[in-house]
Amino acid sequence: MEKQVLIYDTTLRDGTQAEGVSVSVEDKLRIAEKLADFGVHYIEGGWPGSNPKDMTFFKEVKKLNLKNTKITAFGSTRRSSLKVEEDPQIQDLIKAETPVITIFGKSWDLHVTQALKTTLEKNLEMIYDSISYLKKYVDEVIFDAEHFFDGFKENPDYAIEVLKVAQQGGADFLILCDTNGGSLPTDIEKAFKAVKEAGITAKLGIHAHNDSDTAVWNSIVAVLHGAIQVHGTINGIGERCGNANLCSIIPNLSLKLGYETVPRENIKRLKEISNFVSDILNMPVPKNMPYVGDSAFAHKGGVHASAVLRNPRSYEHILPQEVGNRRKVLVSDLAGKSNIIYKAKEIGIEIDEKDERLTKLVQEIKELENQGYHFEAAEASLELLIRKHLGTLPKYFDLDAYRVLIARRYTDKSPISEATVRIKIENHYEHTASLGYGPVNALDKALKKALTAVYPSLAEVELIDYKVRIVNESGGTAAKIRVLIESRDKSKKWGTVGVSDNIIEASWQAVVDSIVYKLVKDGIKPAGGNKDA
Ligand SMILES: CC(=O)SCCNC(=O)CCNC(=O)[C@H](O)C(C)(C)COP(=O)(O)OP(=O)(O)OC[C@H]1O[C@@H](n2cnc3c(N)ncnc32)[C@H](O)[C@@H]1OP(=O)(O)O
Ligand SMILES: CC(=O)C(=O)O
Repeated sequence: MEKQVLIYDTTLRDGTQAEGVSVSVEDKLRIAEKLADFGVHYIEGGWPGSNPKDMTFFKEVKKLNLKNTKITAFGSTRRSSLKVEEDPQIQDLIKAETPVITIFGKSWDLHVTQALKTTLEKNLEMIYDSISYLKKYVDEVIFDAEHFFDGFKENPDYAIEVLKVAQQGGADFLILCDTNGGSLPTDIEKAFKAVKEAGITAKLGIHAHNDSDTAVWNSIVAVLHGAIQVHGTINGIGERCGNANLCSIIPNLSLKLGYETVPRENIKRLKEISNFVSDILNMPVPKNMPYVGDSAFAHKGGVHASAVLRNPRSYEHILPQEVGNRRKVLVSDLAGKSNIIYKAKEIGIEIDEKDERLTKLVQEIKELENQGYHFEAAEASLELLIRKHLGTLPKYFDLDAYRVLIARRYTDKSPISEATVRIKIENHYEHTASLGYGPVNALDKALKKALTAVYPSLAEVELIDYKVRIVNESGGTAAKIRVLIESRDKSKKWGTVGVSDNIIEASWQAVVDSIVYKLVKDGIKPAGGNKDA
């Protein structure tokens, strides 16, 4: 049977200590429900004495069905000047009515004397009193030995004494914390060995911060040396550089080291969980985040794409679907034929590697990228280009002319943009005009106005993002301008690109690609028959 490691999620407590994170009670409840469904063993919900929001959370979370997941309330040992039963913070922990309470206590002598301004002896009493008192009210008390590894380096006897006292007090778990995140895997190994040699028999765990970029590996080393509870956060968010990232720890332990963490069948939901938390907390997941980042299985170099097509193991440490991610083959000026074959296959077109059109297409892509196009971020434009080369792009309309007027009278609050568009559909011309918030909006509206009578589904297209970049800055005013547009309809988002010396022309190209892509993706037939572009 696989050895079990208990996953203790502190996204809702230490995670919210990350700069830029602000959560409502509702956000916390939604995340708690998701994490429980994912199968973490503990969710640290917050610090009840800290603010009214956390108290409300503990009241509301009781109404949720969190299956086998235990909610824990977090706080500190009693204040040095107060008896444990008189300490309001300790009483708030009890009022949270959770089955588990986690308290942190100082295990670094420097902290005892300088942060708490008390004596080493008194700190031991605070730890013992708090744990033994709280044990009467809850099923489990978890003791976080704050700064354990720093304390162990400077005064190992005292750090170990803290653990002994916590054990005597009745703590169910002793969690060794790398609070400042400065420890390396070798420090973790040394400390865990010493703790065991000192006769500590309580169950151990690890709580690591990522200031040395080693929190994940520190946590795993701890497990290899006897920790059975691992604290961390989704996407590694947390105070300063963050906490140990559960999105790496869980697959490393389960998929690589044979431990049981969350239920095995849920590991394929890892990316979903990562995205969910990221969306709610408004903290984007870095693209290159291992396992769950959008680029974690993205192959850009032609050599990589070619090998991955033959055998994914050649450039992938696991199959992306094992963690709910997906393989991406990017097309850029570093692409070879294999990148295009893969891309074409994704859109349902089989193309032989000896097909001459393929060589021409690769050349054209490299030439266009050299002019400033960037297809990685504009997969819809790339699809249209591939289809055009392979003769599978229908011709929906001909562009005849467009004009944009931007005017501002002295009395106007902001400039007025007006676009006129003339296009040919079948055998007649449509000539439309539209006002817009800006020139691109006006062009987009005028084009849609001209087309929706014939292609009604275009009314569903929304332009949601617009990015402009100068691509050869040394060219001064003659520089090329790249416009990237993101559009969406009810079911999908897509990106298109345009490049020109002129910002309006670059925008126009991206807008037209967006409209044509919508028709292609929906399988719309061109008005008047299926003509190729
Ligand atoms: C390593 C960690 O991440 S620990 C968790 C850190 N998280 C937080 O601090 C977020 C929530 N915190 C809060 O809302 C507030 O800091 C509160 C409500 C807990 C305390 O607020 P205040 O009473 O205003 O104190 P303040 O925050 O200024 O200082 C911290 C106090 O906690 C005391 N303290 C710190 N650690 C401990 C401990 N392990 N045991 C007992 N007391 C402690 C300090 O001595 C200090 O008290 P003092 O000023 O009487 O000496
Ligand atoms: C307890 C905790 O959050 C820490 O030591 O980092």
